Amino acid sequence: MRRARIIYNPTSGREAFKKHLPEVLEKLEIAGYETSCHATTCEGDAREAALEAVRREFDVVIAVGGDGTLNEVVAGISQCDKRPKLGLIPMGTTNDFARAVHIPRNVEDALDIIIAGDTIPVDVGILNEDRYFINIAAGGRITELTYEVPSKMKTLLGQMAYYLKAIEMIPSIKATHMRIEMDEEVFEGNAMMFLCGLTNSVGGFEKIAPDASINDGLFTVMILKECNIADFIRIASLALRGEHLSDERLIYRKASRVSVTSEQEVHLNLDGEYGGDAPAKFQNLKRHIEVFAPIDDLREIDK
Ligand SMILES: Nc1ncnc2c1ncn2[C@@H]1O[C@H](COP(=O)(O)OP(=O)(O)OP(=O)(O)O)[C@@H](O)[C@H]1O
Repeated sequence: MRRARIIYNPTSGREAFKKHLPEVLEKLEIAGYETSCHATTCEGDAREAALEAVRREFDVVIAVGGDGTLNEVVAGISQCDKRPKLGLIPMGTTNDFARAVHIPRNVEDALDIIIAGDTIPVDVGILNEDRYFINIAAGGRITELTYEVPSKMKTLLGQMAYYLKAIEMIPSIKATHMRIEMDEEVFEGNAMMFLCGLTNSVGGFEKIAPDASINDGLFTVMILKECNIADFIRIASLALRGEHLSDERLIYRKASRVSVTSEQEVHLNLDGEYGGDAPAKFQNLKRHIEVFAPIDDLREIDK
């Protein structure tokens, strides 16, 4: 019998997962999985639990929570040589990665995808050889937004909490002088932000990197050069519609290795959480993890 380990954040998704747990366990049992669970208690716990699941040779690890929990589970399994397959039941506010691989935000439907058993290989990003991300790495003042929103506010307001925080932060957004190497190319100058994306979805903006492939071994790198606040807002609203790519203030490239240095302080954002400060070396680990996903919906992705 195959063995599955569920790692869930009991506080995410308005604490809704617990009531689904008996039905989830029963369905997995019927599908041929002997399943056990771990409820996370604090930051970092999902990473340890995932690492422990690898040591105990589980065939499948199922991450239940938001992008933060998913990031920790990915970090736990990515550092191992023999990696279990990864299932995902999204319960967070934004669920960028789940959107990118077409996993619905409904417990039963997401579980059905795991039970159907199809997987796709996905790229994983690694920062400075010891931190991992599956969706995005970023830097620049505005990218601090995601971890400055208190989780109580997210529970109460959902996505609106991020919009309100963005409005509050706008006056403090400023450019930082950075040197960014993208494979052979170098940008040096003042930038509002940079993004190093693995998927097409960032902060719920699903058209921000329209040509991103989740398993081509390349990051989509975006650098927004220094601009005034009015232009910043204009480019952000173009990005909502996927019409930002031709803007002259935006550098848009593909690269498998990216490094960022600055004489100023640059906080890094990894999958929405604070991930330390620059200098940063990002590397794309091509097709590092197998993720359960609805492959019929993802035909355009090279399997
Ligand atoms: N029992 C817990 N109590 C408080 N915090 C926890 C607990 N378990 C995990 N965490 C922390 O909460 C962080 C955020 O959780 P998660 O991403 O699952 O949910 P979310 O904040 O609701 O979703 P999103 O990030 O999509 O808005 C995790 O990165 C983890 O560090």
